[in-house]
Amino acid sequence: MKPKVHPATRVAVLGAGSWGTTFAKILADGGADVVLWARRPELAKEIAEGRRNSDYLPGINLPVGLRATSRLDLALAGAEQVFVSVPSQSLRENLIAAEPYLAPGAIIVSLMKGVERSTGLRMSEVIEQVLPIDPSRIAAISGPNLALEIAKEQPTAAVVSSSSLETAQAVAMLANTRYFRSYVNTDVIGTEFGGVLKNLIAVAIGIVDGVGYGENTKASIITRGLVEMTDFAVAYGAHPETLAGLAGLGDLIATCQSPLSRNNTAGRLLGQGYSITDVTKQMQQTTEGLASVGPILELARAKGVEMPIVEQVRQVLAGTLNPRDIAPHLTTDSGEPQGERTIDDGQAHGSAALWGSLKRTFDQLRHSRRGTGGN
Ligand SMILES: NC(=O)C1=CN([C@@H]2O[C@H](COP(=O)(O)OP(=O)(O)OC[C@H]3O[C@@H](n4cnc5c(N)ncnc54)[C@H](O)[C@@H]3O)[C@@H](O)[C@H]2O)C=CC1
Ligand SMILES: O=C(CO)COP(=O)(O)O
Repeated sequence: MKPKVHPATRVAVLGAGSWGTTFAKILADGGADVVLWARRPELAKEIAEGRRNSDYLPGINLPVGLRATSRLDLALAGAEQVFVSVPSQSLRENLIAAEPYLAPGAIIVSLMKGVERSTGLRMSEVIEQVLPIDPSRIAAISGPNLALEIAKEQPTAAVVSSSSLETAQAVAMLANTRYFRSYVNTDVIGTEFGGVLKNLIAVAIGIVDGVGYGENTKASIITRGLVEMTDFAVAYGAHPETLAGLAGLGDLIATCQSPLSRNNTAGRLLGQGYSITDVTKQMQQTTEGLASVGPILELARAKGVEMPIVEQVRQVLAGTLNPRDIAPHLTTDSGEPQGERTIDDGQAHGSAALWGSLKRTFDQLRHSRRGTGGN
């Protein structure tokens, strides 16, 4: 008797930039039947016929089974899971265009790391607002995931997060291949904010690099940055463990130390003295951090969270702070030298929460048998 062959799960990836194309490759290599939607017909043709996306992923051969189209209706027809990877500011308009073609019961997965500038909403919140689907069918993926490294099949991991563990697991089953491992959690707030906030710290690190300061400055900004990220995310209901995991600390390390990061690159140019107008012109690809600074500071103010690093990034972007004077880890939000908050012993809420969460993460790792849960 012939062995029973399960048909591959049909999925769609919307957005054929560096991350959308890389994620389509992950899913195809993991065995899914993937259709990648590119806005431009010539790009869809290059991917479908040449198995290349030479502008975004130079030198990468895409899997033979990966299909591509510039027609949303064809990409979405029968797709059980839809992975969205367009610039955050265009998510709303793309969802409106996609809605008529979504299969009933489809799971929608955000691959994006931004907030909507006009509303301050996270990507899963925009999805929930625009589409008539149950929130339990929405997921978000985040982690140390520099696209080009993954396209070269260098191994890494990510977190799939959904308010429904079942949904997160269904997505993680597909987003799994020999070079990409998906963990699951149910902390959507922490997972999404981790991705948004590390971009801002990476801009600060880029500025410091551009100015020519060294490793001590960067290490202290990264460390205080993680506290700032944790303070902010916890104030919005995140679990501190998430910020100590792949979607927080993991992504912070990857983005702050890699020249592949667009946020880091934009910061470096600012540190070298280019204006934000010049930087925006030079950046060929999506640089989410530049759009997130304003809304994140507004959200921080609403909860009374101090974000001295993000505040100084804003000032450099606005041209009101000389990049050489960046020393956000030495000041408070208002620019005053720190008083008791210079004590690095857990006085700050973030430090205490972070320490507790790091300890829990280590405990979890020690006790985890198969390591598929957690963050
Ligand atoms: N590149 C990376 O390493 C990673 C990126 N991400 C996130 O993925 C999201 C997408 O970023 P990338 O793929 O890196 O950007 P990208 O700049 O490489 O590609 C963006 C794609 O969206 C298209 N696009 C631009 N405006 C559009 C619109 N109005 N409607 C539809 N498509 C439009 C562009 O033509 C391009 O194909 C961002 O939120 C980013 O933070 C997340 C993890 C890793
Ligand atoms: O999110 C990323 C890596 O995890 C990509 O970072 P950039 O958007 O800065 O390139």
